[in-house]
Amino acid sequence: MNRTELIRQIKAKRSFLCVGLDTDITKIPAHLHAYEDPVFEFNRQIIEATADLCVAYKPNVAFYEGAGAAGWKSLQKTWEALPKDCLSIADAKRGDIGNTSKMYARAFFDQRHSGLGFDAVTVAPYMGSDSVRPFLEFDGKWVILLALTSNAGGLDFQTIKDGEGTMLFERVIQTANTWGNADNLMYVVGATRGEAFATVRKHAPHHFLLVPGVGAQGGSLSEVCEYGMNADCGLLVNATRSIIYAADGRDFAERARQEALALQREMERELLMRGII
Ligand SMILES: O=c1ccn([C@@H]2O[C@H](COP(=O)(O)O)[C@@H](O)[C@H]2O)c(=O)[nH]1
Repeated sequence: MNRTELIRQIKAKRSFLCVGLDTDITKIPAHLHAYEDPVFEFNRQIIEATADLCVAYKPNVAFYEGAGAAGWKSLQKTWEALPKDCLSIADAKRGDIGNTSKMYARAFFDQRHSGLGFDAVTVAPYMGSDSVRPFLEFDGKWVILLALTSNAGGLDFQTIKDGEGTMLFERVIQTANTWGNADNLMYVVGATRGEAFATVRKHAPHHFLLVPGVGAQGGSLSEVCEYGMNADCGLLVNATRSIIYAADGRDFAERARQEALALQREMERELLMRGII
């Protein structure tokens, strides 16, 4: 899905919600264990219940890799079940020397080789340009580069200042802007970082930002919008546990829908307030 189409979907659905699919077999409702692939069945019902309310889905690959070959199969079936009007994001946080990154990119982007054809993959910037460029070489795909993450440890390195007073995450954005552009590169900025969005926007006024950290991690959606929204919206705000684990009974999908709906309504208000819709 390209940038124009993503913006069109945001305006049509009045939402910039990304639903995380971090499906932990120990947390899914007991009755789903009767299915051949309980993880996939859980995802299928979550997707069916939320597809009109969100513009992206983000399975975190760790939750599938942990189950070995069966987990990869669940991930593949989940990717196949994602609606075509939603951006599909593999949250894999990859990045290695060039020839290895090329294989990682193939694994998530190239359906002919791997059976997976995600629109976007999260990538770690630590190993630099040759570790990121192989992902950018895939036409029509997105790299979502970690910039300022939502976790407490994100402050261990990412906000260290160099001699000019520039923080590491700013350098990441400045440098990565020379590798890709707003049509193939997004940045991860945690919702827990509030006013840091103003700094991010100084360096990346037009790029989309993937924003995890609302819901279970306590980030503020209104703060993210105040400092981070641009004229095209420019935000994909992810919520995972607060949506998919809203309930653990037979009504889990309906309760997930209610949580997603509450976020979508808040997003609609933000889009209206800023004249984007
Ligand atoms: O800075 C980051 C980068 C990635 N994540 C991932 O997003 C989701 C958040 O899940 P919640 O349940 O909504 O907290 C999860 O997959 C993380 O690995 C992040 O949280 N922060």
